[in-house]
Amino acid sequence: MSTALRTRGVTKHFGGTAALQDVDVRVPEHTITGLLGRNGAGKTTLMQVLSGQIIADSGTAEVFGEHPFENERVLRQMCFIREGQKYPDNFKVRHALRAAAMLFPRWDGPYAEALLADFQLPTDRPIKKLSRGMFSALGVVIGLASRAPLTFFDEPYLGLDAVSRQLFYDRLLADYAENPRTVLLSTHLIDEAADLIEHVVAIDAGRVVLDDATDRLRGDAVTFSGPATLVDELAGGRTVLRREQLGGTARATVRGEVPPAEREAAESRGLDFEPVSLQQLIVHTTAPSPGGTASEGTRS
Ligand SMILES: Nc1ncnc2c1ncn2[C@@H]1O[C@H](COP(=O)(O)OP(=O)(O)OP(=O)(O)O)[C@@H](O)[C@H]1O
Repeated sequence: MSTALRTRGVTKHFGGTAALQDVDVRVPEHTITGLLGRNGAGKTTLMQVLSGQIIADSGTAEVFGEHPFENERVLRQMCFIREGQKYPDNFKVRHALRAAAMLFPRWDGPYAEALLADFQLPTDRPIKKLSRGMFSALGVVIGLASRAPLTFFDEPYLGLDAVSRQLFYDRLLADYAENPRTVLLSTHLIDEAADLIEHVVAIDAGRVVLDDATDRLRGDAVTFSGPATLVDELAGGRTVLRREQLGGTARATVRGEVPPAEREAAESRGLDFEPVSLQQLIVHTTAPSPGGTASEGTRS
């Protein structure tokens, strides 16, 4: 699979804050990639570097093999959707769509109209009078109808209710199946978006902590619970991402697989196994350790 986005050793400081530190990521072309991480992790900064909006202090960023900064050829292939997009004061919804139609070479007008109806957006309403959810929906409509070969959605749906968010996921998935392109989506709603995300980049405190296919990640950890002594016996020698205990019962999430024979033996002795959700995996990987910094794992 070819590479749409690539960074090597990207570091970016804002004053004394290291927003990105030595970031190497590779986003495959024609995937929906989730950019995940806690507040302030560096997601927006990474998207800004990749989309040529800001320049890294050091390291390189490539989009379709070229440097994005002031590169018209690359910029024409991109659409960047974020919360709080600024529009001219007198703009109505239809003006924003008209501007988008001029900006994006692959703009699909009829599809944009259909999306406006889906999200119940009134075309004649001044943008500054839209509700927060409607404002988010406008961004989502533009991002989808742009059909840009590379679309950044930076927390695009903060104002959307659950029904509208589901509509966004459904429309994105359906349209992406018909018009494959590269989508980088930053979100905190990991489990909601988990079915969309084929590739995960997770950052924590400016550093990449995961960069892998979702399927591989899902198979890369397992949770089991039962009598604490048995849990600790099975967890022994493995990287423990999380361990909780209530009375004599414990639950542990460990990296890697438990081979089938070992699992069967553990089950027959009273341990229960459950799959690890993407959200759990990200939380376990990026939650602060007792020492206060993010941990790849602790050993019990
Ligand atoms: N223009 C700026 N000036 C100063 N500090 C900044 C600036 N932009 C980002 N930062 C800092 O860089 C760090 C990373 O911010 P960034 O916005 O990239 O995080 P994020 O992962 O997108 O966060 P969130 O999920 O809360 O939106 C934060 O500590 C933030 O305060």
